[in-house]
Amino acid sequence: MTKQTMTSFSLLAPAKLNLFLHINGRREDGYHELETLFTFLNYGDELTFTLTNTASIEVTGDTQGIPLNDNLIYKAAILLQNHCQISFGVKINLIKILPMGGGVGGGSSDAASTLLALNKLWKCHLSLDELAQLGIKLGADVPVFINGRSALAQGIGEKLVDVELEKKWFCVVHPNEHISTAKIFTHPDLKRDTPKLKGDWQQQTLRNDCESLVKKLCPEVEKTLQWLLKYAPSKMTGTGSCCFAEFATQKEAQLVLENLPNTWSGFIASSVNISPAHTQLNAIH
Ligand SMILES: C[C@](O)(CO)[C@H](O)COP(=O)(O)OP(=O)(O)OC[C@H]1O[C@@H](n2ccc(N)nc2=O)[C@H](O)[C@@H]1O
Ligand SMILES: Nc1ncnc2c1ncn2[C@@H]1O[C@H](COP(=O)(O)OP(=O)(O)OP(=O)(O)O)[C@@H](O)[C@H]1O
Repeated sequence: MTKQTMTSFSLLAPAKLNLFLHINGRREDGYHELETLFTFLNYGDELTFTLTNTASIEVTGDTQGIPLNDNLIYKAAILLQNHCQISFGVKINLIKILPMGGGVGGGSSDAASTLLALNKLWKCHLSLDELAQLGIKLGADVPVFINGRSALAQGIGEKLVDVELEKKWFCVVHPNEHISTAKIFTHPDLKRDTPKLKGDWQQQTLRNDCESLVKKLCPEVEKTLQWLLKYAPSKMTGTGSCCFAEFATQKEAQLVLENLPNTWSGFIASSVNISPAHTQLNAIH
């Protein structure tokens, strides 16, 4: 990691998991009303930001063939630069660790870490609420990464109530399938009629409403869930394709990962109540 200074520093863009995901209905604009529980993992992409004196925004590293104008990192930087009328620029280098289209929110997390970092680097002084309002223009998952606390979310995922969750270890498996979030949310067979939670969510039956449809469309996800089930209850995150199981210790999670069939990839990580991006950002003076 580069030396952390006010003009050049690195931030993690952590993965998220949806510990449950209920879909309550569809709005007129096509977006869905959700209830979901977000936790962050101590694992993710690494972004390095270096201040420049010209207004240009450069993105280097593992951009995976995503055209610059479509890259959520670039879009986040332009959005903030225009919003705050900033005449500085930035060089951003990405080390991509998180699978794309895997349901762990890599693109949204990259965008959120970019907004958080540039708010500091360019001295924009926007509040987290203001950054989240900008962030939602880039994706429904961006606000939770800006807020940086494990949270119960409603609305399209932007109405957040912070929660404290017990630290767990997760084994996350990527079945090497890319699932388009838009494809799942526009599918006629998606379950979209789960009633809103009443009372304490911890006392209720919780699930991922996308899971049955994704299992049907993508048999590798079904296989992954079945495989994980040998060790612990298994779930899918977001609209897939990653699936996960939770454990009390690192050792238990590691043992599962060691048995992973080599057609899939995976990782283990612990959950954190505060996003590592926030912890790192607060340590930069
Ligand atoms: C599935 C989740 O990852 C759960 O955390 C999110 O709801 C998706 O968040 P995201 O990838 O940031 O979503 P966006 O980039 O805003 O939208 C991707 C696609 O999903 C649909 N979408 C997204 C969120 C939502 N509440 N309802 C939707 O119908 C959008 O219409 C769009 O077609
Ligand atoms: N910096 C980026 N990193 C990853 N994906 C990006 C980035 N910029 C744009 N994208 C586009 O966004 C799409 C979704 O990426 P992402 O990795 O966030 O999916 P996801 O993990 O399924 O997200 P979610 O759980 O929010 O649905 C990718 O297929 C890619 O085309």
